[in-house]
Amino acid sequence: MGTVVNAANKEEANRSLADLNPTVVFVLGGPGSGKGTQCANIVQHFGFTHLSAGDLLRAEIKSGSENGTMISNMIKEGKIVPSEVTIKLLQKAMLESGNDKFLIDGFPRNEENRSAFEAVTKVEPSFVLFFDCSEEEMERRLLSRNQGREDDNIETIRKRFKVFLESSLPVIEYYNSKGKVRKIDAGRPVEEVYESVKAIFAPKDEKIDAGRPVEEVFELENEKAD
Ligand SMILES: Nc1ncnc2c1ncn2[C@@H]1O[C@H](COP(=O)(O)OP(=O)(O)OP(=O)(O)O)[C@@H](O)[C@H]1O
Ligand SMILES: Nc1ccn([C@H]2C[C@H](O)[C@@H](COP(=O)(O)O)O2)c(=O)n1
Repeated sequence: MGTVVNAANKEEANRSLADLNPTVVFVLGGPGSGKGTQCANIVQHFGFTHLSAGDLLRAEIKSGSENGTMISNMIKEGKIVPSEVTIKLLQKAMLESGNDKFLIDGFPRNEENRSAFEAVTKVEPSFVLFFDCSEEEMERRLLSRNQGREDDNIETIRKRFKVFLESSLPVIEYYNSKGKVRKIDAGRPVEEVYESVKAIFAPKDEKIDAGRPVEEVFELENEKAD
C-alpha cells in the first residue's frame, strides 16, 4: 500500500511541475567557480528562486533523513548522489517555492542527473549558465571559503575537480551542442563577473517574463518611451 501511495505522490509531483511550466536556468561550473555567489546577485535583480542541489543535499543530511549517511559519505568522497534523491529534493523545493522561475545551481552534475530530470519532470532548461574558471583559482577560493564544509579540503577538492572534468563537462558539452550554453569568464573579480551575468539575463528576462515575442516587447518599450 505504502509503495502505491508513494508512486501516486511521485506522479502528482511530476504532473504539478509540468503544469507549472517553470522557467529553469541551470547554473554549472567547477567547484568554487562562484555559482552560489552570482546566483545571490541574480535573485536580487531578476526574481528567480535559487536552488542549490548541494545545499539541498546538506539540508537533507542535517534533517536526519534515512538517506543522510549515504549522502554524507558521497559528499565527503566528492561523488555524485543518485539522481532520484536529488531530483526529489529539487521537485519539492520548486513546488514549495511559490515561484515559477528557478536557478538550479550545481545540477545536472552528470548525464544521469540530466536525463533523469528531463524524463521525470518534462522540464527543459531555457539556458545553461556556465562559470568557466581555472582549477588554480577555484582551489584558492575553496581553501579560503571558510564555511566549515567537510568537502573543502585539498584531498576532496581534487576528487571534485576530477568528477567535474569527467562527468559534469560532458553535460555542458551536451547543452552546448543544443546552443543553450552561456559561458562566463568567472576568473575575474565578483563585480566584473556579475556585469557579464547581467548582460545575459536582462534582455532574456524581459522575453521570458512577458512570454511574448521579442518584437512585441520592443513595441511596448517604444510606446513607453513616447
Ligand atoms: N569572482 C570571485 N573572485 C574571488 N572570490 C570569489 C569569486 N566568486 C566567489 N568567490 C569566493 O569563492 C568561494 C567560492 O564561491 P562560491 O561558493 O560562490 O562557489 P560555488 O561555485 O558555488 O562553489 P561550490 O560548487 O563548491 O558550492 C567563496 O568564498 C566566494 O566568496
Ligand atoms: N547534483 C548534485 C550536486 C551536488 N552533489 C553533491 C556532490 C558535491 O560534491 C556536493 C557539493 O555540491 P556543491 O555545493 O559544491 O554544488 O554535493 C551531488 O551529488 N549532486
